[in-house]
Amino acid sequence: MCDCEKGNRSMDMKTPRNVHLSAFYKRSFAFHTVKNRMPIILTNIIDGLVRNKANIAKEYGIESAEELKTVIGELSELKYEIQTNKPLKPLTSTAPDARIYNEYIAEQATTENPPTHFHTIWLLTECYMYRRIAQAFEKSNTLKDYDIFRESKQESFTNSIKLIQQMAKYITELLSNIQKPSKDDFIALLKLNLWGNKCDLSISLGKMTDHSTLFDTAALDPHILSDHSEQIWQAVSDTQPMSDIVTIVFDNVGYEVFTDLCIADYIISTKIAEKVKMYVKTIPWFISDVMTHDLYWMLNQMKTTNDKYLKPLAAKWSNYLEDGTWKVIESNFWTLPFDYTHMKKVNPDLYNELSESKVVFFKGDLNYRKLFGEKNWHPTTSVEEGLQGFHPAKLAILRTIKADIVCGLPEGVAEKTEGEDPKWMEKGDWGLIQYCGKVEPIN
Ligand SMILES: O=P(O)(O)OC[C@@]1(O)O[C@H](CO)[C@@H](O)[C@@H]1O
Ligand SMILES: [Mn+2]
Repeated sequence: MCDCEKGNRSMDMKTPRNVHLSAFYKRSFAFHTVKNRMPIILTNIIDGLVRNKANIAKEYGIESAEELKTVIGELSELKYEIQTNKPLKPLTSTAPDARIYNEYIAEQATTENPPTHFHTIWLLTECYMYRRIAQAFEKSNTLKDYDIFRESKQESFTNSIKLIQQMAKYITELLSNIQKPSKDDFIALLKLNLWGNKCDLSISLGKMTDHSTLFDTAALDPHILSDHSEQIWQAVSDTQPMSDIVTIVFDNVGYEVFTDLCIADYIISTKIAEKVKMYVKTIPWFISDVMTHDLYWMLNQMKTTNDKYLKPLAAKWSNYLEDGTWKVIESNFWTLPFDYTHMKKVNPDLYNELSESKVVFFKGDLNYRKLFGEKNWHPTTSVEEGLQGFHPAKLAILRTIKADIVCGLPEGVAEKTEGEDPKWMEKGDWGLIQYCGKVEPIN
């Protein structure tokens, strides 16, 4: 009987959350994810490959058919290992990040037991699953570059096209004849950007969901549980810039990344900064996370529509990318299983790169879990304390709550929200716009 079933809330804040010990007085979302959600995601992937095998053979050549069978076998094996709580098998990939995963997995072993899917850190087993999925394709010859989530990510864009067209009209009109940035405009964009994070295929297990209401942010304001928008505005509009760069660590494709590019355009057009750096993933990740090819696919879609707002935006944004005003940067750090207290040691260059920014925007729930160490904080723990020394630059954190970890809430807000919505930490219906102004470069 694991703790989460004994009905006690073991508020262990020192160590990252073990799935089976995850500290909520009800079955934790971590436990539900490993027990139910992850196997469903794998089943959906396998079913999709079986359904698409003819198209895949057409696109990748008839010899890919044999390799596809091997991939399906590997994914079925992974699903079996998760469902039967087997130890996390070392990655066999020769890619540099595989060694880092394997060393970290080995570090989790106790004298009696190796880490298993239910008896290890939730963040580790969930990241590991996506890295194993990538490995299954990476090992093949013909399917090495196959993006298992490509169709879902493209559908996420087409499924949100009405919202995207609304946003395109809004940003075009906002930026026409604009001189300087305004607090109200910027905060309105922050809120539009926050709610864009509800568009997340991992939480919906790959299903397309209706997000038509996301544009009406005024109606959603009561669902923002912590709002540091003013402080973020102060930080970005600071005219004594330590730097002329703003960084965005992306999360999901579709409407979310479209709102990211709208904020990035506002930042450039109003001269808040001269450059925007955008970090993307290097492998297919949590179903909807942005990779470089997803960004360029979206720009191409925008160019080929007849929408009078999307077309010119696509031209302007492509120019930003070509002339270096916007820089898309790939780093495999974002697809490692580490929370961000590990960055200084594991990738000091990345930590230093982030510290070159005036402000770094972190988007989404997985980034939130990594920022706050995948730990069971008391919800009123301050953002600064929860970051545990991760202060490469001023941080702006925008996240709809989809996992049971939260910091920086005013007294009583967690209890009140729990009373209103027992699933407030699982569905992305409640949001946070949080800020930390402390800056601590690597000494
Ligand atoms: O980072 P995102 O896209 O906002 O959310 C990632 C997510 O869907 O995956 C995990 C649960 O499987 C949670 O962190 C969250 O629900
Ligand atoms: Mn995501």
